[in-house]
Amino acid sequence: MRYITAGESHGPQLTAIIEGLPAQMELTAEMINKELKRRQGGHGRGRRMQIEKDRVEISSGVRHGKTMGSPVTLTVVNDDWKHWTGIMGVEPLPEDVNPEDVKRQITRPRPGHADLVGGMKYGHRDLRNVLERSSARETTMRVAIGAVAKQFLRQLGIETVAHVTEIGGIKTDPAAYADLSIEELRAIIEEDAVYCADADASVKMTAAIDDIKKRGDTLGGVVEVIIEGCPPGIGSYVQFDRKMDGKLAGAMMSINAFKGVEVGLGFDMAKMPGSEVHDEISWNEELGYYRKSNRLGGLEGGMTTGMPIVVRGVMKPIPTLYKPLESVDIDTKEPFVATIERSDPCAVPAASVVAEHVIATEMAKAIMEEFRSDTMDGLQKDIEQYRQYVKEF
Ligand SMILES: Cc1cc2nc3c(=O)[nH]c(=O)nc-3n(C[C@H](O)[C@H](O)[C@H](O)COP(=O)(O)O)c2cc1C
Ligand SMILES: C=C(O[C@@H]1CC(C(=O)O)=C[C@@H](OP(=O)(O)O)[C@H]1O)C(=O)O
Repeated sequence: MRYITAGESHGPQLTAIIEGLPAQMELTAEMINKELKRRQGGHGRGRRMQIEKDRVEISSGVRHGKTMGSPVTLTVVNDDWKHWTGIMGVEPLPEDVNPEDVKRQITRPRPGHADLVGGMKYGHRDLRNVLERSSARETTMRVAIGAVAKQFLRQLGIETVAHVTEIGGIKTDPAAYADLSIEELRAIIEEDAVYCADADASVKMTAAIDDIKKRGDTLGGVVEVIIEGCPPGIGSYVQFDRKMDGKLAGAMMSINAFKGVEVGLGFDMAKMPGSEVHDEISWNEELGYYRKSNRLGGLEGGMTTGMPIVVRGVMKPIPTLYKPLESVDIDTKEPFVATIERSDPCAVPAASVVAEHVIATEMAKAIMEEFRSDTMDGLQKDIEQYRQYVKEF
């Protein structure tokens, strides 16, 4: 499977093309829309999300609710586009419009964004040409692709969920959700204001977001993605670029504003002895090989072990602040202090949805690379056979 996204934040629409999906897989726009709606939610988002009502249109690759094996095209219209047609027009400007009025809008790069270096790299003196594509609006399409991937994984008995474990230094207590099934975890998160599974922490996180918003500042946090039901042996130790942990880390770090990744106990491993980190191996007839603990987060030697995969990512606080930071105008070279119209004070809950989807996409892609995946039922049979083989190994 391969995919590509296109589209500017305030352009007419966002597009994704996915190629390599098996035929005969159930897929409807509704399955994708449910996830797009979750990405738009979560306490702490700014005014843009009140304008957009993200809904996908499937315009190729699916017929009567099933994939055909041909490329799937997904589009989401930007409702905000109607306010930006002059500034973001694709056609050359009419002669009576002064290009300086519409094109040279942004000469003041925002610290923490792609603006300055993107401008240098592509030779844009109107930094709008950078920010339109570097915006996290693009994550809409990565959630749409991930929703397709999740649907693929679900049909193989593999489930993915993500939840928020920290915002602005307020952490969840893992005991609050340690015994929950993935379905129970999902049900709690979907009802929670900040997509968090610890009710006490959620109240505190929500208050922290309100407080930071009043102060014109922003907050980051940590999200955790869990994949359950994945068979052992996805990924490989034989070549560096086939390692599954590397691929998942790359996917997590590809999300706007994500600055770190950990697997299982992650950075805490630095302070622990090996005997408290590694997971002993057991076998019984019902489960086959399993681990009594899962401190390595379901990955060993660049391969899935069959235990739940646990990957966390840290999101920095949103860089556009109402309490602005100092920068330099690229035309005058004079320092200035930026003013802004709108921004998200905290997008960690929304980003947890993005994380869930990019990780699911990477896992779906790896499975399609490991098994013959022209038809969904053929793949289902092969995976079932493989699960039996590894159980008895
Ligand atoms: C869901 C989501 C929403 C975001 N919303 C905003 C926002 O409203 N304002 C902003 O300045 N940055 C926002 N960001 C972060 C920027 O897109 C990101 O910091 C910027 O593109 C620079 O990339 P980098 O932080 O990865 O270096 C958001 C990120 C995500 C994942
Ligand atoms: C549009 C989305 O997020 C946007 C991501 C974003 C940024 O700089 O990354 C800036 C804001 O956009 P705008 O400049 O239009 O207010 C966010 O709303 C979205 O998530 O769909």
